[in-house]
Amino acid sequence: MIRYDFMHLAAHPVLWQTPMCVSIGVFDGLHVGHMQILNRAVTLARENGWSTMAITFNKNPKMAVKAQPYHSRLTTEAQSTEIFTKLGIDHLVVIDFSSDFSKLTAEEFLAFICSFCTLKAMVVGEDFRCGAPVSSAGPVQLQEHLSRLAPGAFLEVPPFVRTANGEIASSTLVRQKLLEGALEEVQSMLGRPYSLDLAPYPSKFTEHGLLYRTGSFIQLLPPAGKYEATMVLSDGQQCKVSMYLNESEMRIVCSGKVWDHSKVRAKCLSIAKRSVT
Ligand SMILES: Cc1cc2nc3c(=O)[nH]c(=O)nc-3n(C[C@H](O)[C@H](O)[C@H](O)COP(=O)(O)O)c2cc1C
Ligand SMILES: Nc1ncnc2c1ncn2[C@@H]1O[C@H](COP(=O)(O)OP(=O)(O)OP(=O)(O)O)[C@@H](O)[C@H]1O
Repeated sequence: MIRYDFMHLAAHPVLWQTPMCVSIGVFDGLHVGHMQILNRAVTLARENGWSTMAITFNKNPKMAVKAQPYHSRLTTEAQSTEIFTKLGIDHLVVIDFSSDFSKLTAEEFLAFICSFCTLKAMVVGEDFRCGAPVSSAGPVQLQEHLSRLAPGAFLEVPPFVRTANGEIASSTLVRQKLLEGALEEVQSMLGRPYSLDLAPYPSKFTEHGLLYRTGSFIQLLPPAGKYEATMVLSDGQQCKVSMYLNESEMRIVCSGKVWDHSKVRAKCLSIAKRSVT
């Protein structure tokens, strides 16, 4: 997968002639709803011999325009890159959602996209919206703009993916469940356990485990408590651990294990569930 900065796309003329199936979104958490959209884009592209492009943002536009309260991210850039690559996305375009960018109308935004590739199809969800508020477009207006800007290109809008309770899976719902400590519900919406990237070295090795400062995490953390988790080391080794979280510290304890300080290089922590204490 090749990664581009939206503002520098003009420097890649090879894309102009590339037939492309495009999907746009924040994709924070990459939950089952996102997977459906992206899998459909990949399938359409493979069936027709096109390439796939996911267009995303360095900051959440809904948070930037204050349509949503600020929250830390669910996925790091490294995690998202790994997942987009595994899904088969060929081109990942990242938009710096600056104040200038936030003034673009939906039509101007789509015209940009059509100018840097040969747009064949677009896949977005039912609640997709883009463009500055006064002129924002959902799927209906998007299709109208497309018929003018890229004649022959079509829009697909797969139906919402819902949870077992019938709720629409969304990054907002994942954040809400995570903040409630409902890690099993989070896992079923993500289709994988919630995973925190760990710095290779903790802030302290103690006889009671590895200590990390909560302030060092860029990802959203669950509430204080004890959790069952799996720690993955950079050499691929996995270890079942207990994770104790309070406001300021996270302690990772692998029972019966004495950590070899010279060898332990942490990679990530997959959190399975909150322990009942
Ligand atoms: C050029 C541009 C593209 C945008 N793309 C997205 C997007 O892909 N996903 C998203 O959640 N918001 C996106 N936004 C932000 C929404 O369009 C924004 O929340 C909008 O104000 C919603 O309009 P509404 O008032 O009709 O809900 C984008 C904004 C702009 C200016
Ligand atoms: N449950 C879902 N089913 C199908 N498509 C979805 C679902 N959730 C999001 N999408 C689509 O995925 C794309 C990316 O959406 P976005 O990242 O804004 O997701 P979101 O989960 O709805 O975020 P938020 O909760 O912050 O509004 C959009 O086209 C959106 O319509």
